[in-house]
Amino acid sequence: MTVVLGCIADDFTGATDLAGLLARSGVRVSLRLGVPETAPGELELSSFEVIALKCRTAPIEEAIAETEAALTWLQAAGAARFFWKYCSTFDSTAKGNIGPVAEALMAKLNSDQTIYCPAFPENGRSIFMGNLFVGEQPLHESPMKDHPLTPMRDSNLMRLLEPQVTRKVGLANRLVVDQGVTALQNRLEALRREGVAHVVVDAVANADLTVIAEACRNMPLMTGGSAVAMPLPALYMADDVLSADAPKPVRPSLAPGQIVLSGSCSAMTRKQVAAFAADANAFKLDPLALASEGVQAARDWLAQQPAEAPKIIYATAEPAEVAAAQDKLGVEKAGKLVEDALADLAVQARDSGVRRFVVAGGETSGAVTNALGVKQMTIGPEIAPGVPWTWCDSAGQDIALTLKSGNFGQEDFFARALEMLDAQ
Ligand SMILES: Nc1ncnc2c1ncn2[C@@H]1O[C@H](COP(=O)(O)OP(=O)(O)O)[C@@H](O)[C@H]1O
Ligand SMILES: O=C(O)[C@@H](O)C(=O)COP(=O)(O)O
Repeated sequence: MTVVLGCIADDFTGATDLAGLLARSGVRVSLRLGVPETAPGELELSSFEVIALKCRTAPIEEAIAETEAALTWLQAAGAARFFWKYCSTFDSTAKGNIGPVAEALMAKLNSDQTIYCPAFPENGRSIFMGNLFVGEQPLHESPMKDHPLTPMRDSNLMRLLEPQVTRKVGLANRLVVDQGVTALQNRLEALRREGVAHVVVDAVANADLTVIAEACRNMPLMTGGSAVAMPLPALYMADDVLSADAPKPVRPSLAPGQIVLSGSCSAMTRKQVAAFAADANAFKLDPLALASEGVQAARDWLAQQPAEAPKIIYATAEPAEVAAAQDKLGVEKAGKLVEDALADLAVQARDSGVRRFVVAGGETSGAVTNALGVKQMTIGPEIAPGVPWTWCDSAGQDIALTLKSGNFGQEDFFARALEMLDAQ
């Protein structure tokens, strides 16, 4: 199997989002969690290989080292084009990691230009004149301004990127994209001649993404949210470098045990938790109680629950509550206490017969999935744009796992996801 595109995602929800959108076209997509220890030659490869990392908020050097290792593995697998996937809300700290990782990958690939396009119109993310919008709000006015780890306080992607990179940043705006593939390629070439290595590209609709993907499909490195990668399979098929070859994923038979675990405090998750908790058995984790008393109370609660009962364990809280916990514990410690607790409880749930897992939050998903020992995911049906069910192995058990990113999904997402499994 020729690997047509090697993809690296900076978190696990982002990786399932990307793999799900690529799989829409019927091509074979492999999603691997972490850089595989096995050499690619010993594995069955897919046309689209996605490696999920948990490096969105890692120290820069760590993020670079991990993504470079992923690149090396993908190159050994035969990939010659690469995609760096980050969040559709450009989640990053003041220093990185979007720009530094892109620059490091470009250096390895001898590439002098890449594009930045986090737009995801189906989920309300659009870019106009370099400014990112979430629905009708500029990013910095959206609920992303209160994110526990990466509060986004500016909407201008060039301004966000500039301090993260050493080379020049520029813009290919919507007026250029609207003129089509050749106009965009000419604009990129003109910027290249001016020494612009990092080009933010506007997109407000899927049609813009098709133009951008067509213009950039043979760049050594493209970067963006998942949606700009979505047209690539069809374009590579038209180029005759790929055929639609994916076997339809077979859902393993699953016992009815279920659980929802949420460490996301995003606005949409808060609504989803409230909607599900109204009719399910619910346990709320408090980072301050976790710091002083540990996770035993939650373990005891979970041990009382029948595996098949609808249930949710969540740390999801309003911004003021999150800020209060962070003031007392520090941002990192508060986050880690919650992630570690949910990871621990996921393992307890699996060991007591739960096989259907709905997890909300990118960092949370990384912690839970690692604790469950999942190494590879098969992409199943999409529950909401960018959120597929996946089938995986956890300690020898077939499980269904969906990783919902903070602001994705409908208000009834949790119930809808679980009902969908029974309808399969
Ligand atoms: N009540 C809380 N107080 C402080 N931090 C929290 C709380 N609940 C969750 N967190 C942390 O907030 C972070 C949320 O990030 P993430 O899981 O990526 O969600 P999202 O997908 O919404 O960005 C995690 O590190 C989580 O542990
Ligand atoms: O691009 C997106 O918005 C998602 O794929 C994603 O990366 C979301 O991250 P979290 O909100 O941290 O789950």
